[in-house]
Amino acid sequence: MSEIVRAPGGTIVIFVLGGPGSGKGTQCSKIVKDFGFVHLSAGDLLREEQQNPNSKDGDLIKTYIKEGLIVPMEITVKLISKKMQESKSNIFLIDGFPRKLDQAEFFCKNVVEPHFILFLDCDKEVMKQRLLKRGETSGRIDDNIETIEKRFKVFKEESLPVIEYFEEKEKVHRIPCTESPDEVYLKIRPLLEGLSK
Ligand SMILES: Nc1ncnc2c1ncn2[C@@H]1O[C@H](COP(=O)(O)OP(=O)(O)OP(=O)(O)O)[C@@H](O)[C@H]1O
Ligand SMILES: O=c1ccn([C@@H]2O[C@H](COP(=O)(O)O)[C@@H](O)[C@H]2O)c(=O)[nH]1
Ligand SMILES: [Mg+2]
Repeated sequence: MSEIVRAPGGTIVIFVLGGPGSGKGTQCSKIVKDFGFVHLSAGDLLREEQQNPNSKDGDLIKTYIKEGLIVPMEITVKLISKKMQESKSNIFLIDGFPRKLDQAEFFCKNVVEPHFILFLDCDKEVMKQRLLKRGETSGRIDDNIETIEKRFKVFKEESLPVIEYFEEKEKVHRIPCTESPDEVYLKIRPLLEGLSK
């Protein structure tokens, strides 16, 4: 992957991980407001790429998202890395990536080690209800019950091992997140404040 460039020293990356609908995007918006991180949602970057008529990967991305599958790492890492290189900032929240163990290992080795991981730990039924409600207005092709079930299965089988990998490195902050967005954020905020001390 020739376009992948190691992040300069001093770069701070926090991975925001959790099941589908756990509230990653919601919490990232709050963090951005208070702490000025650049928010890179891997899912948003893939949806943007999918809609780019000049992209050679558009059809593939659409199929993977519709099936709740994980898009090949080459595509996602390139999109994230490009945004990081283009940014004047050096503090990034990476939301919804890495989704698979090989992605985590690759990113740590070739781009940057994350400072820590925020793992939004949410009950499956709660996530399902959130996604179904969001699906009433989101227009997302994966906010329907068939794809939601597939996304849960992929999360359990492929993404939870990523949490375990970082737990072994003692980098995971597990945040229960069934309460309201503001209450969840109260548990996250001190972790970010701790960074600037
Ligand atoms: N703590 C919360 N309590 C109730 N609803 C919430 C909470 N957090 C987020 N939501 C709502 O749940 C839905 C999913 O939230 P959000 O988009 O932040 O999740 P996500 O983890 O980014 O999901 P995805 O993995 O699908 O991108 C949204 O409609 C959001 O408004
Ligand atoms: O690193 C990633 C992130 C996302 N995907 C695909 O996009 C959808 C939606 O992601 P959200 O984080 O829920 O917005 C996800 O189900 C995957 O199909 C990916 O492949 N790799
Ligand atoms: Mg999201």
